[in-house]
Amino acid sequence: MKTAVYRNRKIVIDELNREEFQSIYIAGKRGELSCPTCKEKVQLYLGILSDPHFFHHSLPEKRCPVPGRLDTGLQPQTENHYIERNGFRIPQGRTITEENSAPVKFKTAKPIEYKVPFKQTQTNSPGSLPPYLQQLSANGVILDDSQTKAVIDTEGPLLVLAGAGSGKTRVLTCRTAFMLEAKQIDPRTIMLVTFTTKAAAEMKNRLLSYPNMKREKIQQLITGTFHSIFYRILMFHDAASWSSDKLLKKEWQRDRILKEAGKELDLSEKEFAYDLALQQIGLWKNTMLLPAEVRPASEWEEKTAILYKKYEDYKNRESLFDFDDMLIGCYQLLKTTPAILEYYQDRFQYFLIDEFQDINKVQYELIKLLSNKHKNVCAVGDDDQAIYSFRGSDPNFLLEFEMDFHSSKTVTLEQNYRSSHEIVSAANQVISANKLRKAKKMQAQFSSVEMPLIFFPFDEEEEATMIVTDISERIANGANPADFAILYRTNAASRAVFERLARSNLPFKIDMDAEAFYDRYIIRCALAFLKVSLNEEDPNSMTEILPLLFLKQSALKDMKALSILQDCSLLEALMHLKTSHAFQEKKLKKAVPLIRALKTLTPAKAIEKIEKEIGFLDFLKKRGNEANQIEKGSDDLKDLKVAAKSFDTIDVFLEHAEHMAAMNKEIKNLSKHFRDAITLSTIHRAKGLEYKYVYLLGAVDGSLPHDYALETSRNGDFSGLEEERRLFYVAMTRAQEGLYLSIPDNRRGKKANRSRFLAPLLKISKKAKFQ
Ligand SMILES: Nc1ncnc2c1ncn2[C@@H]1O[C@H](COP(=O)(O)OP(=O)(O)OP(=O)(O)O)[C@@H](O)[C@H]1O
Repeated sequence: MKTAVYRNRKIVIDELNREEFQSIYIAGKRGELSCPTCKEKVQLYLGILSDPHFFHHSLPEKRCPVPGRLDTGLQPQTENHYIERNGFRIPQGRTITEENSAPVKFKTAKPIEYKVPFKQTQTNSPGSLPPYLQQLSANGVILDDSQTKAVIDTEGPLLVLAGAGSGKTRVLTCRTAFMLEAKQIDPRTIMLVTFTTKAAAEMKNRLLSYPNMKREKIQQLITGTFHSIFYRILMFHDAASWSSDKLLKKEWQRDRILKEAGKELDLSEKEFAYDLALQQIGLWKNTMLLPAEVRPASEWEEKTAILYKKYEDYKNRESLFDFDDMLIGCYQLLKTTPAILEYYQDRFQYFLIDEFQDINKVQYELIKLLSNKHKNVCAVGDDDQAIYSFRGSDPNFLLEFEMDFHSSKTVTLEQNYRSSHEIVSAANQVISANKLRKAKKMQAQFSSVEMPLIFFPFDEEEEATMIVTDISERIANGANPADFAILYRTNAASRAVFERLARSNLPFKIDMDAEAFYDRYIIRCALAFLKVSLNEEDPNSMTEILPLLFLKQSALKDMKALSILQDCSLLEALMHLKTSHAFQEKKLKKAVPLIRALKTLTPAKAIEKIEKEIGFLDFLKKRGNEANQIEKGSDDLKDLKVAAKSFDTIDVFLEHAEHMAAMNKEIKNLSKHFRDAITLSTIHRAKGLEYKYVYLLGAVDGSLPHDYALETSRNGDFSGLEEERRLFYVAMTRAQEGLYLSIPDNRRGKKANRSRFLAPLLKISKKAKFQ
């Protein structure tokens, strides 16, 4: 049904402006839409699989005949909407430019066609298996030929180049079991390194389920992350220096040291991106660059390098250490104490390393050092899934494995057991555009009736609505909420979808350490302006905005005194504040009426005013190094404007923000108890995981690839773009049966261009018939 009645007017979907869909959808949810024929309440369907239409609530769904215009007794929307101005007929409530262009049509979701037809491949030949693998196979742990090779070839260096979903975990666990059972290797000589502690625990659990695996033996294996294993070594040799109370566990602890050091350089907290500096220092440390060895490439790096030196000096003075020091410390211990090195070279005879593509220099050097005697290193990784270069990881260690580990063999795992042929073909198409990679083509084991789809929401709000509609429908039809993952490039991008899910009754979980959107520093500051506008005596919000007015926190005390002396509000006290700059005083005098007037505006307009007229953007620019930030403050403001668009008044918007920040905390607490819940996650966090249905948000340039990679590619450095493409690939290959890529027409309030990574897929789809 294409027609409904809204506020006594007939509305026809095809005549609506594209950006009105979301508000009509919300009106339907509020019960404000009705059927022109039977007058019952209707809602707007805004999903992925069908085009928008109005529907009745009744089950089975009622289908009313659409009345002619006169039958309803109502005026159609178009005739109601024009007014006469200067002799022109102008649409009421809309701008001329909007109406001059024909209403943008809703674009139906497009299937991604594939070039190569599905062919079932013969994967295993059980007859020729060693007895223990036959036993495993009889227990349902089947290995294909390449996996078998990777399992039984236990001596010498081996690189297992494993495509996505090719069973890396299965190979690693079977290889360990094979070494223990078939080769009777002492578990204490085997080191199994995983990317996360959780992965190590899962592997041990899986091992326990294999035939003849004894708990005592498994417990003797040296398993864990690089950090946990090498920390144990340090503790064994020098427990006093490395005791855990000296560890800088939390980011805020390191942040505080850096900020203290920054004071000596007069680097204001508000003008210098300390979070990035901390990341950069970690990167230098992981690439084994000591402060004296750093060659800064920019003014910002120069300052960061000075902070690096001060940070290290402070730690040494106070006998503290951070996580990166564990690896560097262990390397130094082994390098400088030949007896200890020899002891461990004899002790560790077999190395199994998962996620080898994300290894960094210090980790690599440690493994080279320790394995130098026995040389039994099995490195398992996928260069196409290297996504941590910002932390110092370097896929070249995988690509150049053969050079460092002479006479090494390589086994390539290309069978993909996770995803349908349709998804695998699309992912192959995308990743093959990367130049720096080992060529491999994944082959799927099954074909699905569902084609991967590209869909085209108007903006982030509609994107969230369409996805949540789709998930709700599938859950209503029997799917488990745990089957679904919604993936995004940066945490900030999850705002709309979080809000939509929070208002639904669907269970969902999000990363524990992802800061709630409304708790982000920049967002809090922007909202503080709105709060001060409503309440001129609000000291907490005033505290938040002082730095944005380039005032120190001590100004608040003066303002409080001034407000008593001058008998004025705290806000108005700004007008009487004496600073050492006449120019600044003039600016403050101007700011007061501007802030005061915000309350008369819609939230979206008010934020625009804060941004442009009150100087928020200037502040952000001064904050430093914006171009390199993964999550830029100015982007936060744009996101906030999109969120604000759905609200008419500031108080309702502020209430919503407060509610959502509280919900965020609640969901995080509840998540621990949810077993069956929809996953909201960054792509980075979804690495190694799999879901039946995956939705990827914002497949547009600027989001994926991220702006920073586009920026560096303009200067001729394409490594960032290649890493972004790998992220895209990781996201696609998490899906088993359904993959839905979203290309919003608008992002952060501006027209968006579809992600350049989609080009090979759209070329194929052009030939396909649209559904
Ligand atoms: N030989 C096999 N036959 C059938 N299923 C298999 C086989 N090997 C692995 N699988 C299944 O394939 C899926 C993917 O395996 P796994 O998660 O180990 O892949 P992966 O290589 O670690 O993936 P990624 O690198 O993309 O995270 C799992 O569900 C696993 O049980």
